[in-house]
Amino acid sequence: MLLILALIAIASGLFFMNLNYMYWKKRGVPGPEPTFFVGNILDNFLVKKSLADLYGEIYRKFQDARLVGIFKAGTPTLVLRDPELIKDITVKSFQNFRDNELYLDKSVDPLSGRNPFFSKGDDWKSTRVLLTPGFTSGKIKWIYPLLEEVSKNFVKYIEKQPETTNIKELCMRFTLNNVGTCAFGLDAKCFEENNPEFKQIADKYFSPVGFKNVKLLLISIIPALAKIISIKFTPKDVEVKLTNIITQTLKYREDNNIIRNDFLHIIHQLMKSHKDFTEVDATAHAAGFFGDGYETSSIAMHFFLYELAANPETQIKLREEVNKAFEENNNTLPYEEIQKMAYLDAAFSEALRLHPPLGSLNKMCTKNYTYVPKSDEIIKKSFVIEEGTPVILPLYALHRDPKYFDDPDSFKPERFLDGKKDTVKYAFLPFGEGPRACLGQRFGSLQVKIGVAYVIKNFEIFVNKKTTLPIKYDPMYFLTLPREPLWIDFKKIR
Ligand code: HEM
Repeated sequence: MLLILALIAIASGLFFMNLNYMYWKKRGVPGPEPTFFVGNILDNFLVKKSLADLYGEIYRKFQDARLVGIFKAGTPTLVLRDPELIKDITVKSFQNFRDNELYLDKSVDPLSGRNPFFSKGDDWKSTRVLLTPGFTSGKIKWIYPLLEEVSKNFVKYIEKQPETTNIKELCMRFTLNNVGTCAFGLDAKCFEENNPEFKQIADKYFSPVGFKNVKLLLISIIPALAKIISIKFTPKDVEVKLTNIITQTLKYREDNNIIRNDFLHIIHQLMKSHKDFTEVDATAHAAGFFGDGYETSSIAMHFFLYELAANPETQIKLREEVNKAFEENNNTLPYEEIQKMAYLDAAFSEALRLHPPLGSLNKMCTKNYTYVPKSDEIIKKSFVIEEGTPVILPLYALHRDPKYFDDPDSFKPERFLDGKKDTVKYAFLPFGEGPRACLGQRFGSLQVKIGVAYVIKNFEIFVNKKTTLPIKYDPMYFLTLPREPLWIDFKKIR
């Protein structure tokens, strides 16, 4: 009897899953045929392709469509292909797509669960309002001397390294030192010690190791699972160490009446002025600055250095601009000057275009939205994008589309010069767009630019032959990272 019931349950499950796979067909939305149970994400599930590559393939296959219907396992999901539609969803109709799809439960993961990236609805809004004053241009300008100090020490550190270096590791030490001083007023000691505490924490926080990796892969493929199986992003020991560092620093400042105009001070003030802002909130947001502050920036910076090493002519042009800026400012690089450096800005944008640290963005429809097709479109009738439908913005694929970027696989900073005329705004969105765009864009961009400017002034850089080319992205990591490290040779300019 039990066996018969089990067979009936399996048969009904199969029946409804197949019926579900008609979801997009019924609405006239084009899309690839799903494979039973995994839908259209088999290659990511089998760790053969990164999500950036997988969505890229789907994006390229449906050239005539503004949006494509796929299935993440059994969940009907949309992949957007059209910049105008992306603008609508991220800006004009933001209220219908307010949340990111990825979800972490605050009670299971008290630190990452409070990060705005994972927060939802009004919770997200109030957190964003509270944290925004910590990221204004005034605040970023104030911390600039700290970044200058770290950059000078970075040059000395590179001088002592072997000529051939794993640049991800190198850039991570740089961004960790920046975050240590700008957020907490602490020296992360990543240039003095081989394995300082901050680096140990960082290695565990994001590193794609062991079971955590499987869990991360699972929530990036099927985010709804995070709710069901209580996934924790922050490992327990990282949570404990970060909490200790932050509470001890806060207490020290309180006891000694120390006021330092940095991110921790802003958090401290919030604790005093807002009854609902608890010590856990303070710790979570300081930890959030730490996590958000070093990894995406070190990924962006290491790809930027790689592209400069691989494109010597661009490297020479950038060095000319950097040298001129230093010469005109008494061998320093003031904040106002770095803002004016058009080639540095263009080359950074171009590196972000080729290798966006977030290869795709997962949004969530939070209120029914009626999609009205254009008259010449492959979709012929309007349909409702239902609340609860995940919507993917395939950044990597958009950034490499020849429709928007001529010769898209080449590194050509010139396309971003002269008012960025070669770019379509919503086809280039390495920091996202709209009210939920990256909160740390100013800080992230500035630390990458100053770090690269100091490197290029002091070293000629070359791709070492240990580097595996062409670059393939790691399917086991949720950010855009090469499968194999990139190796660069540094030659000191005398
Ligand atoms: C080059 C470096 C960086 C890149 C490429 C980057 C990229 C992004 C992207 C694509 C998003 C998602 C936007 C969206 O959903 O539309 C995001 C969100 C976010 N980023 Fe960054 N980021 C960088 C650096 C930073 C830094 C340095 C910080 C903080 C110190 C930071 C804090 C955040 C936060 C808090 C969010 C969530 C915003 C929200 O949902 O309201 N990011 N970032």
